Amino acid sequence: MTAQIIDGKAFAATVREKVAGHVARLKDEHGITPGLAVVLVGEDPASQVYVRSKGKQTVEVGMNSFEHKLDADTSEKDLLALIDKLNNDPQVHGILVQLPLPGHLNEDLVINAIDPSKDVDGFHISNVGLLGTGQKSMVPCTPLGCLMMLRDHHGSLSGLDAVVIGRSNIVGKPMAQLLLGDSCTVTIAHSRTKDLPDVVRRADIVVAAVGRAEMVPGDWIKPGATVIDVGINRIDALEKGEGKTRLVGDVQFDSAVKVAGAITPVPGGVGPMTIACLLANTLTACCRANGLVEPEGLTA
Ligand SMILES: NC(=O)C1=CN([C@@H]2O[C@H](COP(=O)(O)OP(=O)(O)OC[C@H]3O[C@@H](n4cnc5c(N)ncnc54)[C@H](OP(=O)(O)O)[C@@H]3O)[C@@H](O)[C@H]2O)C=CC1
Ligand SMILES: Nc1nc(=O)c2c([nH]1)NC[C@@H]1CN(c3ccc(C(=O)N[C@@H](CCC(=O)O)C(=O)O)cc3)C=[N+]21
Ligand SMILES: [Mg+2]
Repeated sequence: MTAQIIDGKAFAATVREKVAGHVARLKDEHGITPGLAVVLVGEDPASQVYVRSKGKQTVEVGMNSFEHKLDADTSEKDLLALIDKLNNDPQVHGILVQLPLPGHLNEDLVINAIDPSKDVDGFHISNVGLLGTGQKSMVPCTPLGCLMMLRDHHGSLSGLDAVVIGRSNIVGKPMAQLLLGDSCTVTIAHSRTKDLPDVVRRADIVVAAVGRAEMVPGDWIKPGATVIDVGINRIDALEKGEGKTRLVGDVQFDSAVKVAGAITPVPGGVGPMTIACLLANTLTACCRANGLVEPEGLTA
């Protein structure tokens, strides 16, 4: 038996098509074009790749894309001034500040300076609090993308045992909140968890968000379980010759695919869904800002 491959790339394309349809209608009926501002501080090459593909896909769904590239040594004051300007710009409905920030910048301070209604990452403390109390909020893109794939695969998640490996504010914790919201029994594992293999073996749903290449082997997976691999790890591809790298997840795909019921690949799984959900959140923020009914099926 081999697992069903959950095609995040194809799923993301259908999400973007839906978003594009709503964007066209907003323009047509209301003369409104949703706009997304992405702020990148410094020259991190991986971040530049993400920012470029975000900008490209933003334009493809018919939205305005505003890119702000700041020097690595930008002061906190200047960054906060830019955020203030974007907060007050009616053309901007979503603001994303690419993380991590250079060490001299206080990430919490910067994130919490974003107008929560424009916080399309869902990282502002007020959005975190709204999500945690089950109120309408901006939902973090990566966990939202994972939830969409899980709902699509399972229908109902009610009563399933879910294990989230990783407790970061941007993936693990909000993922656990969303699974709890869908009535899973949720365990959050982390670097201090005892007997991690046994904890993972209990799970009907495993979400791996650790950042360690191929850390989860197939023999940790309960037969038939659904595996969502969030990890993006660039490793040397020895078999492909010197100097080349390839992307792998936090799950050892080749062994896990033989045991799992369904699994997301890396690349082509969670990553494309993250960007699609960012566009969906920008659309949602734009509808809310203009007092319009927000589209269904694009948020949690
Ligand atoms: N596909 C996508 O769209 C996205 C992918 N990512 C990727 O997801 C991964 C996780 O990202 P992020 O949440 O930001 O990472 P962080 O580094 O912020 O968090 C990693 C978590 O994994 C835990 N951990 C570390 N080592 C172990 C271990 N040996 N056993 C169990 N738990 C462990 C840490 O535990 P502790 O808290 O105890 O230190 C921590 O909670 C990365 O590969 C990142 O690149 C991230 C965002 C989006
Ligand atoms: N404020 C903020 N919000 C984020 O959402 C955020 C961030 N900062 N910092 C960095 C992480 C990482 N992240 C990814 C998005 C898309 C892919 C993606 O599309 N990946 C492709 C492959 C890309 C490649 O080939 O490099 C895939 O998995 O198929 C990956 C990772 C968002 N992040
Ligand atoms: Mg920092």
